[in-house]
Amino acid sequence: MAASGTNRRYEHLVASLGNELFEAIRSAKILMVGAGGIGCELLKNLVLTGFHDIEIIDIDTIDLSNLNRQFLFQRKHIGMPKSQVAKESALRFNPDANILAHHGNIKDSKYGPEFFKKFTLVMNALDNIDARRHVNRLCIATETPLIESATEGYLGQIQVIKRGVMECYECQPKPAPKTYAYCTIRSSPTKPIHCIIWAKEEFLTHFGDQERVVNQEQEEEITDEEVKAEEAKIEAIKEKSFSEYLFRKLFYLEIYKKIRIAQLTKKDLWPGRETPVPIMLDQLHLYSNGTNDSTNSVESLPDQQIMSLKQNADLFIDSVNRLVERRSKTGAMDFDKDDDDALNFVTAASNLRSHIFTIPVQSRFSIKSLAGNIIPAIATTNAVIAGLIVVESFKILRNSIEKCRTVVLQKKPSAGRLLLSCASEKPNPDCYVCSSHFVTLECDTDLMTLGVLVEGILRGRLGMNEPSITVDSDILFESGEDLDEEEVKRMKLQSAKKLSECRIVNGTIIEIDDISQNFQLKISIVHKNNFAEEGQTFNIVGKATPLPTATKTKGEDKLDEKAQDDDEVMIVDAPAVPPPAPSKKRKAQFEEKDAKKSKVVSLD
Ligand SMILES: Nc1ncnc2c1ncn2[C@@H]1O[C@H](COP(=O)(O)OP(=O)(O)OP(=O)(O)O)[C@@H](O)[C@H]1O
Ligand SMILES: [Zn+2]
Repeated sequence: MAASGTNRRYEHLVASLGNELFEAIRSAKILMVGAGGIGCELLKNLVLTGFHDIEIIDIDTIDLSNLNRQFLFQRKHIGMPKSQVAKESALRFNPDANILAHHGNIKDSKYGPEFFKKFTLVMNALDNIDARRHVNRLCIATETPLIESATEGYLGQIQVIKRGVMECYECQPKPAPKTYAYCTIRSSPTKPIHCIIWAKEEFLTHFGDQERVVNQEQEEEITDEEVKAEEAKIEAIKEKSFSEYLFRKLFYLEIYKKIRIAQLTKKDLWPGRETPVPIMLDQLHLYSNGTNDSTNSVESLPDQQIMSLKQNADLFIDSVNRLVERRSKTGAMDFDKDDDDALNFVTAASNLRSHIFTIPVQSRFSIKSLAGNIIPAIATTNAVIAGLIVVESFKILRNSIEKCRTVVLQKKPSAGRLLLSCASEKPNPDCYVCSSHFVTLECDTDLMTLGVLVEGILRGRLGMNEPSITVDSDILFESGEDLDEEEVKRMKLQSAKKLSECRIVNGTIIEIDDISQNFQLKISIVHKNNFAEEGQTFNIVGKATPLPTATKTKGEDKLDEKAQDDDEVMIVDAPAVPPPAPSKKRKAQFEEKDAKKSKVVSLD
């Protein structure tokens, strides 16, 4: 018996859990995905509960902002991989544990089905829907039980997922992503958030992965000699100084062009508002500095100060210089709110744009929270949720998965309880991930390109990672790390073609295969060119994430933002976590079932 003789540290566990469960815990092989807020608490729980064989993976390195709640990390660890430091700190709680740390992205193909098959149980401690969907698919494909979790402020939720037994992460549609009208972002911003989104787009356009940029702006054609002359002047600076060139392009030329378009077409592009004022880099001293001294109190921290126009301009030039150098060394970057250069770029660019459109400028602190989609994190909530994950894992290890419960942590008690629990739902027979593997796509096959199908729909909406597309046994599109240069070029050309040019027309059934997720899906195409809502270009009939709507979602309340429906809608960001609070209907179900039969969080 594992606990006898050699290790007295487990005696109390054997006494409280019983031999059988303790043995199951000792021999289970656990994968923990994410070593952040929930992950740190969970890893500590796992090693203290006697779990022996644990692999952890996290993509990130430790940031100062993690230290208030991710207690396995200290100041001296800043910049080091979370997975490695979490492992070392957890081993101090129990040196007997066998922990393997991976510093990487769970979506990487080396963590595919073969990797997942090794585990008895997977525990998610993630912060984004994209990675959650990916892990869900691999657990469905390999029939590995998964415990999913999320927290947001005081709210939290855990859910157990097992193919064929209970619903998967994608059985119920997720809330629609926040949306903004495309033209508001590109041409007529009215609020700081519009400028921040624009700045993030610009960051990705200049420093991100070009292949993945879907919302590339179509440059407006304008045959105006004055504009052409300005363009030529600015283009000439490009080789000498990219940062100056980019400044003049974004904050002078593009605005100047829009003003000329308005003049030439006699259209009022900014009805009821002031015409934007382009910024001239050489004449910054002529502008009023855009700040009001009373906005900066003496005590406010540097990050909370409102910068002057000159300070924003300097910050922009400096961040671009640094980013250009980094790009030449390390290649394309993703926007990361904890990356100083990236955040400085977005702060400066968004403030400069705000200045142009007479929108109040913001502190770096407030831009960070909006650009990074920051949701409040509370250590206690993470601790409660991490504890519940272990409780549910016991039921799985006792081969009583049917006893597992979905548990919701609420902000205020209802019926005297902060925790509501409910038996897990059965798999949804229409779920395209765990049941039907079939959806219908309505789109205009003469307008939609294969590129939009791949990026916007297969990756963006249907959560795929490396999709390939087959029609009647012909492979139309492939993706993945193993493509050679020639194939990548061919796929790029292929992506620009319209669906109808690729023989995808009304009635075609296309087959999608994603080896990295071991996931297959059939899509039935319905050609349609009259969509009820203007700007809408496709519709997925099935249980995919619903189309963005103009109605307010929870996150949008905070931003006080509504998409205007007279324009093409831009999908900005998926919410960071699934909604921890259940819908009213679901809550009613919880309460009803709870009152009838649940012992909140039972150990059996
Ligand atoms: N695709 C992924 N592969 C591996 N780890 C991931 C992936 N996506 C997210 N993670 C990790 O999941 C963890 C989630 O933790 P948490 O929600 O506390 O977020 P955080 O990034 O640490 O905090 P904050 O967002 O507040 O800065 C993070 O450490 C993050 O790096
Ligand atoms: Zn499902």
